[in-house]
Amino acid sequence: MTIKNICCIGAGYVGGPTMAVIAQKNPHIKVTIVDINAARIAAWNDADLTKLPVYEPGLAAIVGATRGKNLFFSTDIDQAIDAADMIFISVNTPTKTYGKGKGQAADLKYIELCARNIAKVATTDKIVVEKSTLPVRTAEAIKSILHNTGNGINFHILSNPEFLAEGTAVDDLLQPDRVLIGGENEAAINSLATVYASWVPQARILKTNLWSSELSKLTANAFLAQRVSSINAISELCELTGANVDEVAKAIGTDSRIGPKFLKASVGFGGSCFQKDILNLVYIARSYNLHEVANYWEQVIIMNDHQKRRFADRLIKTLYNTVSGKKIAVLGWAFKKDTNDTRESAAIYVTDHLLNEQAHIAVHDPKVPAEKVYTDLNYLNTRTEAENQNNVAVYTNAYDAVKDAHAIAIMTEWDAFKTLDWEAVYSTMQKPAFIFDGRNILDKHTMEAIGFEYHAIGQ
Ligand SMILES: NC(=O)c1ccc[n+]([C@@H]2O[C@H](COP(=O)([O-])OP(=O)(O)OC[C@H]3O[C@@H](n4cnc5c(N)ncnc54)[C@H](O)[C@@H]3O)[C@@H](O)[C@H]2O)c1
Ligand SMILES: O=c1ccn([C@@H]2O[C@H](COP(=O)(O)OP(=O)(O)O[C@H]3O[C@H](CO)[C@@H](O)[C@H](O)[C@H]3O)[C@@H](O)[C@H]2O)c(=O)[nH]1
Repeated sequence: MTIKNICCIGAGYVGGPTMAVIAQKNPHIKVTIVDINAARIAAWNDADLTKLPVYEPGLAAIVGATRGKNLFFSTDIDQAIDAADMIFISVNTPTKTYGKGKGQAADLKYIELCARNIAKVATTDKIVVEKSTLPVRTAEAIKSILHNTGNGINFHILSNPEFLAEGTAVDDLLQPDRVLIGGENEAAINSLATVYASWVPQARILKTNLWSSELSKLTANAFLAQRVSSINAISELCELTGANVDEVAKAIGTDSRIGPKFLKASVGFGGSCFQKDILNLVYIARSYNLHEVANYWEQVIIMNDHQKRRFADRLIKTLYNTVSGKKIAVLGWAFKKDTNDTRESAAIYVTDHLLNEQAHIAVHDPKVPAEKVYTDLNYLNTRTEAENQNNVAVYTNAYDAVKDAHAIAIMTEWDAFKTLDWEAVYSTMQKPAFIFDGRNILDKHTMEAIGFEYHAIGQ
């Protein structure tokens, strides 16, 4: 089937960038992204491209070039579903916060609502594509809902997980290592492959069965997160032995079997995906009674929680065992650089820990607004909203955040932090002036020459 009209349900960090690139590379296809969140759709339609709800380098230019031509953002979900030959489901699949599997299993209610909505309004045959990250065998449930409509419409279900990383989403989409398509119907698989073939070489379009595709997504994230937890585990040993984790990472990464990527020790991984997807993998393994498998992967999360906590503990210990009443500047709130996304950011948990010890926190992030910082802290429910408001200040300027601070905690590796005037920063801080570099972005010798007491991860 030649695809002329695509609908994507879910205008988030995946739906927005992915569909913008598909539209740019397929000018003959009309792409409509729909969402129940009217404010988000309005932001995608904002004439001012700096106000798009997702910040990604290069994204505004692509949206600017395609929006209103063959890329549309709408809240009219039913109309877009019915008009489409191919429907991507790109809604959120968070960890369940209630009932069976609470705290581990993926919450599939949004996925099921989409499937029921498609079943209800479709009047022509559709290819339905799982773009969201889903537990293995979810396609079975979607199939069951769609095939029991009794209205004679044919649905083909494909799994097409997304591997983009935030902050590099546009580059990842333009030059993917691979596009993965899982399915049962060859014609449907080929229709989706043709959409990608507009810019992705055929050799990079992998075709598998549905279940391999679904499971590959969870597995890829588990392997990536495992590398970060592995190097972070070694960072703790480095701190006690005189080894330097960045040197160790370089030394092992030059082994072509290990490879150099994803070996950057840090304050701990964040983001909306790693923790949620590993918890989901753990839950699935347990549900098949594979307890050793579940325990193995769970350790990746345990190690990450430990890394965040020990970063905060090390800061407190170094500041003479108390941060009560002290100003701590938190530089960076996003879970990594070049994104405005803060989901599961290590900064949230480190700040929460320091607030428990009665620190006064001053936050600066180049892309995260003050409201988001407070929302993230309030969501934890550790203390009242008034207490968070009173003990956390958010600054749009890094120099205001660090003024009179006892210590700086670098939480995000924003390039702008590397080029701050560190001599000027030093001159305005309390002495001794401490830096806890949770990203190892600064040079120890330069910082010490200025006068800082500098602590990095794994050094
Ligand atoms: N964020 C990433 O980098 C990334 C990368 C790869 C895969 N994923 C996966 O992609 C999926 C989406 O992630 P995201 O980060 O884009 O989430 P998101 O929360 O940014 O966006 C999801 C959107 O879906 C909308 N939505 C929910 N239910 C809906 C419904 N019934 N009808 C219409 N709209 C609905 C929400 O309002 C929201 O705007 C998740 O499964 C995630 O695991 C995310
Ligand atoms: O060597 C490293 C690499 C990453 N991180 C941290 O790990 C987290 C995740 O980073 P990254 O994977 O780059 O960003 P995500 O946007 O979370 O992307 C991951 O999760 C997505 C959602 O499933 C997948 O699509 C991507 O392939 C996968 O990389 C961030 O806090 C990073 O700072 C490190 O601490 N050290």
